Amino acid sequence: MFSATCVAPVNMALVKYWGKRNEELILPINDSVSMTLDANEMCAKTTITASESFKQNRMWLNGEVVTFEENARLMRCLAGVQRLALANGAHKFSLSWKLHIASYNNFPTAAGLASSAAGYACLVYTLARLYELPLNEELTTVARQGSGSACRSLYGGFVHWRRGSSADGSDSIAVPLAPASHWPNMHMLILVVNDARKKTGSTRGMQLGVSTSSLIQHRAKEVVPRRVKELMAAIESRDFQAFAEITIKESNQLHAICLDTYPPCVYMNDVSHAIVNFVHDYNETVGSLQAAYTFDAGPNACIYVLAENVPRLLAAIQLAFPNDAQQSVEYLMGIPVPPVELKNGLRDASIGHVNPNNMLKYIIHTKIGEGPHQLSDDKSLLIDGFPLPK
Ligand SMILES: Nc1ncnc2c1ncn2[C@@H]1O[C@H](COP(=O)(O)OP(=O)(O)OP(=O)(O)O)[C@@H](O)[C@H]1O
Ligand SMILES: C[C@@](O)(CCOP(=O)(O)OP(=O)(O)O)CC(=O)O
Repeated sequence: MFSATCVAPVNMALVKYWGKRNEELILPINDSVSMTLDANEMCAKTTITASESFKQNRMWLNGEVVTFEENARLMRCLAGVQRLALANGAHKFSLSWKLHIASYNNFPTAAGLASSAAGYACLVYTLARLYELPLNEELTTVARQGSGSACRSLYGGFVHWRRGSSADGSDSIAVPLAPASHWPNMHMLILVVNDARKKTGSTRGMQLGVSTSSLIQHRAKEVVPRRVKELMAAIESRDFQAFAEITIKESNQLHAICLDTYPPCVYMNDVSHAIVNFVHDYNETVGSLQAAYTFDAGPNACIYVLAENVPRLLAAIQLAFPNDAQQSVEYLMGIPVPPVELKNGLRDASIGHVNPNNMLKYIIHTKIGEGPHQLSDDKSLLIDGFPLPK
């Protein structure tokens, strides 16, 4: 019996991936750039055990059985890593041995918090550890086939997914741009929005976008290449003003494309728009861009902010979005924030408008982080190949 246990982080796109040129291989129509988030606050954790005695591949996600063999994306990732293992020849056991896989996300799955990125990155990375393969470009092409954004979660810091041009996808790879240590005070506040509506998933939303939006090709050809260059320069010189402007414009263009889709995909809701207004007001009053929002395929806001500006921004958010649960540990999660004294209330907090109570569900404070890593065997999620009792 052989086993490996790893954790992998979530990543949040700055220049967004939206649209595929090949659905099966998950090849994008444009490059994207992301920041990897600290796995201490949000991560996927996966254990994979291989045994000669296992009859079939089996998987448990958050304790529930997953029909592994029927999930084309999971099977593609497994086949992709096994193909690399066969070529590498270093594995200690036969590739015909079946696998038992258990995975947990320490944050809500399928809630628009990029669980698929962390989940597939963790699956592919753990398989690579099990078959003793290195983390390299080829491995990112496998993670990409689980979920496009997953290829960027194989590295820490800032990551560039190059769209590539070959038909087989071999040059559609993720590459690290700068490690987390390059800009260690880059933090994030995730404002999780109360929302009961069913969303159109990213996969379906971008399919509809490619087939019906007339703006999407202009974005892919003209806008994204320029923004990727500008963002890379902003990251290199740690220029938060340029970084924030590109990030905000990118998020807004993604959602403009979504509205240009027919029928339109509406991901942001009234609360999301209230957050947008708040951030612009806040930045205007403090006199520079201190907060940069970005929204993926859902209503939750991710706000990039430098560590030194977190306490004041958070105090302003608490005033602008009052919440009955404000003082509870379940409301404000993640890295602790020192309280700030605001003598003149709203004026000191740089906000003008107070929203109705309880528009936010909870807030996660996190920061830039490292890529996946392996844990020791005592952290395994499987005992003798079966999930630990809950
Ligand atoms: N830890 C994991 N291991 C393997 N697969 C996972 C894991 N976590 C999530 N997934 C897969 O990702 C799917 C959820 O992806 P989905 O895109 O719906 O949600 P999300 O990634 O949380 O949201 P979004 O993509 O909008 O940010 C799950 O149904 C499952 O198939
Ligand atoms: C809005 C996004 O988060 C879209 C992510 O899409 P997915 O990677 O979830 O899509 P599939 O490749 O179909 O699995 C932007 C981004 O992460 O770049």
